[in-house]
Amino acid sequence: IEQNFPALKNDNVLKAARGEPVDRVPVWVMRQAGRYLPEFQEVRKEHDFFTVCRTPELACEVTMQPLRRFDLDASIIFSDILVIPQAFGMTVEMHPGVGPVFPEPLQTPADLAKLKPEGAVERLSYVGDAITMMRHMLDGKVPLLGFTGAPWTLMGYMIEGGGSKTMSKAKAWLKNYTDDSKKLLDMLASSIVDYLEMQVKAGAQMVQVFESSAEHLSKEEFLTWCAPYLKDIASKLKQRLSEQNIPLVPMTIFAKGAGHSLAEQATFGYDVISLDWTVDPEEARKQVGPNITLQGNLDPQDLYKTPEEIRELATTMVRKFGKTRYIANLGHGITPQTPIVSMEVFVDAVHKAL
Ligand SMILES: Cc1c2[nH]c(c1CCC(=O)O)Cc1[nH]c(c(CCC(=O)O)c1C)Cc1[nH]c(c(CCC(=O)O)c1C)Cc1[nH]c(c(C)c1CCC(=O)O)C2
Repeated sequence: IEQNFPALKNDNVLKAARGEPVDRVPVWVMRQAGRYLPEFQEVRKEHDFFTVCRTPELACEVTMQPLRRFDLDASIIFSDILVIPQAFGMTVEMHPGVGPVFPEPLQTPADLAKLKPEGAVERLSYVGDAITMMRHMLDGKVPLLGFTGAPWTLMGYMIEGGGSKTMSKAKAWLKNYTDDSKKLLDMLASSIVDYLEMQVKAGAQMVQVFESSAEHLSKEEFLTWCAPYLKDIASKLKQRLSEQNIPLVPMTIFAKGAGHSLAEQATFGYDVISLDWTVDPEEARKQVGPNITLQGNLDPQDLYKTPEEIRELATTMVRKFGKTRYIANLGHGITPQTPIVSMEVFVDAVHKAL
């Protein structure tokens, strides 16, 4: 799998993830390729969301868009977490203004038999193709991140049939169909390991696992329904790569709303813990200790404030986290109406804070 990729010029994100000194505090933004960019909207006018994901040229073009505008320290391949349920045979549509819709969500455990995890990673080869193409297109400018959804978050979408304010149906599965819930979470975890392995072989230099729906669970539920699978994913991916003599890549866990379990997350086997904005930087550092990199965590809504306020908030945030083992980011994805100038100010303030 020697791909002869161009040499990396800015490796500050990887250095920060490994705990090595950086030239400057690195910064990237979740959903940095997205609807707040007019050039992204242009592509979306012509092409359906999942067509963009499945067409390497289009996925690479939108991955590149934020890097042309902003002095970012990482790129993240354009795709979505819901490509795994799709690869299992579920239909997923992206409805503008609504979000993802599954016309036929999982209703009872009998529906698990319809899922096709075998061959799923082969059906996701287009993501690998986009990653490999992107590594060449980047010409070593910044590292390329891969990503996946985590088991509980994917289970939630597959059962709710889209976004949910309460996760009432998915939570009812946890309560009423406990063994089948475990079966589904295991099935997802296993495919996630295959999928991340494929992304690393294709050229992903770091990977992030999105457990965005952790916010719906209590601490006890998080430790029961997320923790074992998140641990499994980290240990199995590392084992899988080691066995094949493939260099390990840093792994990031973003468990949104799980600030109640930072000390526990630090034992999951990830190099980086990504924080939402409800967590205080200094408190987070105390909880995770010195050997984990922290990522985050400006409130995406802060990007609707004035440039002066954004600069002040970003500077204070970076100074609280410090220059060691830190990657600046938002506490969740950037939202569609964010002014371009807010991103410019945010990135510049991070780089100038220390
Ligand atoms: C939960 C989740 C999803 N997708 C993702 C998550 C986890 C992160 C998070 O919590 O925000 C992850 C994701 N989705 C997308 C990326 C691309 C890479 C990046 O730039 O960060 C990533 C990393 C593109 C996208 N994924 C989506 C868009 C916008 C849709 C469009 O272009 O029409 C983009 C750019 C759609 C999407 N996809 C999903 C939802 C809930 C939505 C609708 C909400 C929304 O519209 O923001 C599922």
